[in-house]
Amino acid sequence: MKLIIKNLTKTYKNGVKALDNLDLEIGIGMFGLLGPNGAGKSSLMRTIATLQSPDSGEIIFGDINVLEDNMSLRKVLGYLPQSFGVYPKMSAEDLLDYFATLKGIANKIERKAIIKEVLEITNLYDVRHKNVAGYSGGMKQRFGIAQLLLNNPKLIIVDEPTAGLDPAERHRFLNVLREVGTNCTVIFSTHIVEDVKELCNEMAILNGGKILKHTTPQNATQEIEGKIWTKIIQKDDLEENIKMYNVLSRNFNPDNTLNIRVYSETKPSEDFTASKPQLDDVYFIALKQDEPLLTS
Ligand SMILES: Nc1ncnc2c1ncn2[C@@H]1O[C@H](COP(=O)(O)OP(=O)(O)OP(=O)(O)O)[C@@H](O)[C@H]1O
Repeated sequence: MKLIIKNLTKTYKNGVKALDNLDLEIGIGMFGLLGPNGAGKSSLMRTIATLQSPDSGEIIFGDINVLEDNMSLRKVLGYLPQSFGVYPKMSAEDLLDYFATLKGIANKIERKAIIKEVLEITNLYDVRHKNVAGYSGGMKQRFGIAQLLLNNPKLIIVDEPTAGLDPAERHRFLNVLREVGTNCTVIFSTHIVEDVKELCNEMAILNGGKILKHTTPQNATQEIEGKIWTKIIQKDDLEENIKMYNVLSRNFNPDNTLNIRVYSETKPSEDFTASKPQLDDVYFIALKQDEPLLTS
């Protein structure tokens, strides 16, 4: 099922335009929504999840007109917000049983079967008797996925789920999402470029409430093949290099020099060497190209 978003605009009461005439089409699979803080990712996700209304625009999911028929969308939606709140002192199994009852699964045997299934998918079966309140951050996030899977959703929205997770937990969480995303639409927001690279077959870069780029991680890096250059510079020369070249990013070396990455159609000067494009480069190019628009 396809999610089609047309001309979506959202202005908050304080005058901030969080979504600005946004158009986007998303198919089955893992879709990564990448953008800096304040780009509008949560606003877009909350609007698709029918938790807030836009000023104008249209959202269609399959044959559901989302803004006119919130309830139909909610039946096929699984949503994991940025912060899921405080969990009661209940075991994962009991809490899932409670959520499943709320979601209308009245038959006890049916509930038991689906709870077992979601606990297995999220790798929480062995810890099903433990209190969710005592789970680690990563386990809580996986529990968040377990609860949203209870109604077999066709559209899954997860808002910055890896923020604050340690590398091992993040890896486990991404594996769970990967499994879940094989036969439904999963929209996943993050400001961690690596998450998108590892996980998503499609991606969009969002900033200022607009989609700057809609692509695949592979195409995005291929497009800039041969256009990324690096050079080691002294720290004091950074300003000058920024004036002369299109500097995308810089990294400190242990000897206090800097490695700069530059975007240029041709070799900027003899002391640069060609570098394999990274998804980070794509992200920084998109944001940089958007800068004049934001400041004008
Ligand atoms: N309820 C609200 N009232 C007023 N302004 C809001 C509200 N929610 C978000 N904003 C503003 O709208 C803009 C977009 O915010 P949003 O939370 O959608 O971005 P985001 O990309 O999810 O950022 P983050 O990664 O920081 O969560 C920001 O300028 C934010 O301050």
